[in-house]
Amino acid sequence: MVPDPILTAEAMRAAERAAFDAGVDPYELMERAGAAAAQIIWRAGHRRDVLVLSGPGNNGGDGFVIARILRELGVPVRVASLGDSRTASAQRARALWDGPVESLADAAPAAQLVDALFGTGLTRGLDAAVAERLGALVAHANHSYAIDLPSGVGTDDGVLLSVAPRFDVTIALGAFKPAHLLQPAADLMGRLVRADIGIAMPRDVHVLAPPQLRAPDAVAHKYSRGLVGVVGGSMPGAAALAAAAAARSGAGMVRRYDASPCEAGLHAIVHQQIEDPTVLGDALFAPRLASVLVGPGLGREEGAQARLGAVLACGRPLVLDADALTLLAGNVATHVPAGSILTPHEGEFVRLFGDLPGSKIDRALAAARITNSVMVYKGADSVIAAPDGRAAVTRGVSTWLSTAGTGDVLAGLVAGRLAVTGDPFRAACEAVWLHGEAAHRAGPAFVADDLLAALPAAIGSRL
Ligand SMILES: NC(=O)C1=CN([C@@H]2O[C@H](COP(=O)(O)OP(=O)(O)OC[C@H]3O[C@@H](n4cnc5c(N)ncnc54)[C@H](O)[C@@H]3O)[C@@H](O)[C@H]2O)[C@H](O)CC1
Ligand SMILES: [K+]
Repeated sequence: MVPDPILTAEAMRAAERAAFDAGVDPYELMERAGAAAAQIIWRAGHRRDVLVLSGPGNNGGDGFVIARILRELGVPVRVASLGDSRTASAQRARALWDGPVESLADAAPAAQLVDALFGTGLTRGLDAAVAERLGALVAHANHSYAIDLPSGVGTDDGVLLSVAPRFDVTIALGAFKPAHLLQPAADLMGRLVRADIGIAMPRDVHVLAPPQLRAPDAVAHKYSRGLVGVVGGSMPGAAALAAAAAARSGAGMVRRYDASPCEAGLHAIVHQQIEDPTVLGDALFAPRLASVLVGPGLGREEGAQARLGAVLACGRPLVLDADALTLLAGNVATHVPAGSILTPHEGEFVRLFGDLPGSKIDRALAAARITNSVMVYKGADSVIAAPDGRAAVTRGVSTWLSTAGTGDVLAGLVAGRLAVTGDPFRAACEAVWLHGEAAHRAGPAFVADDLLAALPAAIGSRL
């Protein structure tokens, strides 16, 4: 599956310029965008009356194209504008609209509201009167559409530059923008669809796509499928969840190394109680270990630091999560072996990397470069970033994942997929997708343990 591209406003303009350089007429792009959006509105709303709000730029131009096409389809359409159209394409689209243009200030509501006020050119929050009018007209409509973006959101980082309403449908033009996927703007999108307008776009930053997984081949055995080591510490419950998730990730075998006696979890998991960090280090030198996870249940007392040190020195592909990340704060740039996978949530990320500039995507990419490792920057919008500039952003993840232990399950899944694939970025993407799919399959109000039961079916759905 070719993943959907995510482009900043500037990257989008660069892609448009490349299309223009290749001979595409700028106005042609506006007609393609408007036609694609009009079709989506027509299929959903048919002949219910429409009010299109048109802004001063090309987003507003899209609005005039949409209005003209819907009117040609017999839809009762009105257009209200903020003022003049300032771009050549928008002026051309406006000239082809043969109906009246009302003023936004006093336009009457309609059953369907189309927001074509601002898109990727928004540079500051909307004037209060405009934001208020937009909110009122959306509230009156029983169906609302944002063209490219809800007016008021920051294209590149998902911040709200001014209060913006929540839409029923957002039609992304050409590519998704970071605002479509990043909080808090992502919550305003409603049903998010992408209208392809036929221009080439880079996909190094993209929406996380369902992975293509493979069943073991006939000669597979537990070691060839990947042996995962899970190093716990003083709190066995978290390590148990992580080990169980690794065991159900598609890997061949899981060994748990705990400091204290731990309850026998899954019989398929081999438990070793090792208190002495030197002995632990020797055990982790096992060449058959395809990945080692440390963090869930590690604890933060002195013994934990020594156990972490043994893991960092073992030379195996590593996944660093939870307490391991807390213990690494201040040393992350020097102590993390290249090629690792780190799985910080927001608080851990800030403790590790401080206040990096830019969007969540920018920050994840910067952290990946600093550590020369893959970053799984978790949240309602998770970003998986690689040192080479690739990034995948999650979409539509269940909010029920905000419950204890789901991070331990994810960490185990990441270690398991790393053992299977040997490719940190691919493993992180597969694990995050499987984690989200298991959550959807577990239904509402699940606990972390329920995700484990849903993992085999989640994997089966991608074979
Ligand atoms: N993706 C594509 O290939 C295509 C996208 N199209 C549409 O074009 C807009 C981007 O158009 P642009 O003219 O750059 O920006 P906007 O239409 O968003 O408006 C910018 C316009 O508004 C002024 N402005 C900015 N902030 C404010 C504010 N807070 N209050 C008042 N005025 C403001 C700014 O000065 C500019 O004049 C994209 O989103 C798509 O909808 C193409 O039509 C088709 C190809
Ligand atoms: K808009």
